[in-house]
Amino acid sequence: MKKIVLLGYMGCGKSTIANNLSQKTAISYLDLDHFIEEKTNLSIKALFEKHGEVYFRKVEHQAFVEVLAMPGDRILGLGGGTPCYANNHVLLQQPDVISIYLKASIDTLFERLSKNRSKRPVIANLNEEELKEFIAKHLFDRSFYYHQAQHILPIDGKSVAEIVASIELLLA
Ligand SMILES: Nc1ncnc2c1ncn2[C@@H]1O[C@H](COP(=O)(O)OP(=O)(O)OP(=O)(O)O)[C@@H](O)[C@H]1O
Ligand SMILES: O=C(O)C1=C[C@@H](O)[C@@H](O)[C@H](O)C1
Ligand SMILES: [Mg+2]
Repeated sequence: MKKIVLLGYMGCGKSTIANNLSQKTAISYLDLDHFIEEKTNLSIKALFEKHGEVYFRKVEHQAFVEVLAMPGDRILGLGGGTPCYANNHVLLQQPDVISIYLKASIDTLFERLSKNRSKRPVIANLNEEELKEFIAKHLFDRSFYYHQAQHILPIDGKSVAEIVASIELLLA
């Protein structure tokens, strides 16, 4: 009953990689943000707007606990902030959890996130200049939690296929 948990900053590729890994391994995939959206019947953006971040983090923690307790093998893509709140990083240490940090540089994240900010409430209101500074600081703040993962996988300059192949090697 293993849970393959992908974590990392917004835009590092959690959803993309989890989806592809799921197709290659035939292990079903669950995206924590989508799970929360279905559970609450609200988009992440609406959840932040209506109830605020503190409420979102509570719901996120409950959802994470619930998903980890589900029977069967599963690939789980976390939200960008999941390991950094409510002691969620401790849950990464459970014996049936294989956790992988998709580690991207500030430049890679900036390039990807500057294109698509509106659905990501944490960065939606920042301009280009503010965004780079924000990512640098935020990544530094979150780094401790991301590094609680069992495996650290640098992803800069790697194709989706290469990253998925590296993860398959880790799982072998
Ligand atoms: N290895 C890769 N090479 C190039 N582009 C990639 C790669 N992986 C993901 N991308 C692109 O980067 C963007 C962000 O990817 P994705 O949405 O999977 O990230 P995420 O970690 O799930 O982000 P979020 O935390 O916001 O949900 C997408 O446009 C995706 O197509
Ligand atoms: O990095 C974050 O704090 C977030 C990332 C997204 O995946 C969502 O979980 C939400 O927008 C918060
Ligand atoms: Mg995602």
